[in-house]
Amino acid sequence: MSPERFKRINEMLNLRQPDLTVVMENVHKSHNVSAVIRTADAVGVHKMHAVWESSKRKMSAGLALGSQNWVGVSHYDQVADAIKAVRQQGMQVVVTNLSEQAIDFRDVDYTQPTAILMGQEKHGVTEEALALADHQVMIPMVGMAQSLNVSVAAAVMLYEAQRQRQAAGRYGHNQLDIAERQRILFEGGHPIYAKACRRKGIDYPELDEAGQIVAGDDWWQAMRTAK
Ligand SMILES: C[S@@+](CC[C@H](N)C(=O)[O-])C[C@H]1O[C@@H](n2cnc3c(N)ncnc32)[C@H](O)[C@@H]1O
Repeated sequence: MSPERFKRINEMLNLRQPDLTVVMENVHKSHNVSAVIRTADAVGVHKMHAVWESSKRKMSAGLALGSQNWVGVSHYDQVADAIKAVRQQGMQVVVTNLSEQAIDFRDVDYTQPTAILMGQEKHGVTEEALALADHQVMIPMVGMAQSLNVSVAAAVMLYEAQRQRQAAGRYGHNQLDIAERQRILFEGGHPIYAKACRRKGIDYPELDEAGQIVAGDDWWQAMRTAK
């Protein structure tokens, strides 16, 4: 890893929003899953959740264009388990659903710890998810189509969250703990490279509070020649 790449990854990690996430409930078309991950990465989501119907645990790397290396995805069989996991992190659950009970998606405060739940391409979200949610929101539609593509709806939701969080100064400081930064820096982007380093006995260097490497020229030299 070059110092330039390290700097770039560090800058990305400084903007991560560990208290903003997406739950995909049975979203099963791999190009949609990949597109949601790509947008999530773009707004700084650090980890996501996917509930899968039966055994269809397929994620295509294709459209995500590498974003899947940076956004972790936890997998569940039941939506209740995914919601329990985000609740344990103190998040409100905002379900996207086209219904008369839903409020305008812009009327929710996304600066709060938030999980945005997206439903399946054909059937939408389940009654169970609706019952467990804090808010039911919809993106207004005034054309002839009844709904947006799920990845497009996810992008609209995530960029509203991003807009609110930016205005509230939530992108200005590191929100990840040091151990997590260290893991991502050396394993997330380059799992193969990290393996090579381990094989050659090169340890992860310490990071200071600002996420900067505490290591001398020897360490950088060893890293450069580790491949
Ligand atoms: C193609 S839609 C599902 C349509 C399904 N027939 C229904 O009535 O829910 C797939 C998912 O995208 C999201 N979605 C699409 N358009 C939306 C909108 N206008 N407002 C809120 N969510 C939307 C929801 O998460 C939905 O479950």
